[in-house]
Amino acid sequence: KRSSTKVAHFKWEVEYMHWSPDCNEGVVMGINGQFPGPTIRARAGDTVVVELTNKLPTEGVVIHWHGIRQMGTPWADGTAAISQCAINPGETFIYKFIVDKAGTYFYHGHYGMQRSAGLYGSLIVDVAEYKKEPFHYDGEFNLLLSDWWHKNAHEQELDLSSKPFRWIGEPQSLLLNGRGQYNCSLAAQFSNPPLSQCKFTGTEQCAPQTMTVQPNKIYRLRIASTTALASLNLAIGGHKMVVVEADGNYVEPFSVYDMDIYSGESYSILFKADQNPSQNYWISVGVRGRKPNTPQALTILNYSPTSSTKLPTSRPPTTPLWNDYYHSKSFANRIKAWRGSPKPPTTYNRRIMLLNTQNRIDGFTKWAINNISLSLPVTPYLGSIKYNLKNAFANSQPPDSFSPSYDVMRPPVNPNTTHGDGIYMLKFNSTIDVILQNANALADNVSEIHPWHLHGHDFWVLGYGEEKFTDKDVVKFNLKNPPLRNSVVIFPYGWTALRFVADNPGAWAFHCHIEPHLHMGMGVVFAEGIYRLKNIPKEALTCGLTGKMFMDRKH
Ligand SMILES: O=C1O[C@H]([C@@H](O)CO)C(O)=C1O
Repeated sequence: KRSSTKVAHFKWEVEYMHWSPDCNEGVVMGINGQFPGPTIRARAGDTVVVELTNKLPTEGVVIHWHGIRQMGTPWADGTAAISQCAINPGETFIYKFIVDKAGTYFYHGHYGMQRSAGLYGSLIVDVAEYKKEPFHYDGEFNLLLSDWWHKNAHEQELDLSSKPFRWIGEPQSLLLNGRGQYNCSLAAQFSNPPLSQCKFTGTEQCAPQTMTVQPNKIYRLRIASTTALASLNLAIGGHKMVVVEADGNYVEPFSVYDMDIYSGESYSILFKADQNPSQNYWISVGVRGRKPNTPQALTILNYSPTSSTKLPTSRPPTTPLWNDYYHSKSFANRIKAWRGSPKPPTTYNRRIMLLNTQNRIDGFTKWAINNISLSLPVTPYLGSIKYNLKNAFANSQPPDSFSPSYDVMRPPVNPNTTHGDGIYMLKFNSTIDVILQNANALADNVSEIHPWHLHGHDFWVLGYGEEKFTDKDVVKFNLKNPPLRNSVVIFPYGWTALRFVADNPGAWAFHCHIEPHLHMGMGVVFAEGIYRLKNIPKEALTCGLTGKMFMDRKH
């Protein structure tokens, strides 16, 4: 039988709301009165239409559909100043795109610090009608992970843009499906420092969502992280997890007892409810990669018919030490493409080496790529390239590499950098290798984790390595079964190599998914094949030079 595709139509209003995500009242950016926003559920091949009305009184908004490649619809990618103009207060923009590949995705604001403000939700694509997943399960759960600060996103943004620099610090809470507990713990008897026991009626905005399972059944847990900062580790007390999907691509199944999840990544795991059914179990999520100062997020895996309010008697799983990078790397290296996945081209046309450094501009703290800190222009690249508007952005491309004598193990000798809005123009259908090179930050003996996310494409992760990448490292590339993903991390003082085909006409952000880092300039933009696009909706481009152009042409 042939499957019939549908249109999934949504009308959304984005607005600020008083909310208590972690039992402490603050302000969140919600959608239709919900936080997190509504879950979109569609089948592979369906068209998703979201009519988005901006009800924020005085600021623009856009939404990025993270992991959806937007083949042929680059104006629906939801990146302010790259794929579209921010939607003004009171205005409605129609996002219309096809979800072509089953998997676990999410959406989030892509303007300023609107992700930190809580603008996000889940997007789940089921296999097409009459198609089957390549694994069996009896039920499924969805877990959207995020981090939450008590300081609002506007103050965070100002702090990051201040001289002297004010770092936003570690989050106050981690949220599971938008729910966390700041001033109490579900596992008070095990908490250190001591916290009081949380008591919930279940109707509180911060009450945990428990997951109820039937003994001996198999469940799929969909996990996605939209954190602004935190790298996370998830475990289900006493249960083995089999990883089967990463970023909307199947992976060769492998089992673990805990897993790392960086901002921008999504996974599916399968677990069997094979433990003693008279008990309940902890699902715990803790911080990795940065010295933590945030309690674990907890919820309960409840075995039917045991009461869901019965607390597990054991201690929640211990999150691996934040700086146990050996553990992180062994997890990362176990992720391999599923047998049926497309293979990468065996050679590349262009290699772009991207050096990641922390820098300064006139005393402001920045991040830079090949010594340029990204600052976005007024006119979205998609429009200024399509209409060949001069002076919309720098006309020279940023460099394809950095000085071979740069010492990645030491703080920068000259920490100063410059702003830039130049972008990489890629030949349509060419194969691009990117080597992301990590380095020492401004302080001695500090190099941080950065999860990089590419818009508009999946890439093959060819490998990870230590210290400075050299040509000799090419022999270590995995061309046999590299996983296809849209997000990948660089480890401290290490490099990560990836390959993709520039086959999707558009202008695409490629950036560190840590929101404050992107805000501080940690990203680049790739553009390819824009001349091939026929009709870009004018509503996407009615600002800046394209806005003027449309106004000048009297219709
Ligand atoms: O961008 C960052 O700034 C701080 C620190 O480097 C300076 O305060 C930090 O931990 C970051 O990730």
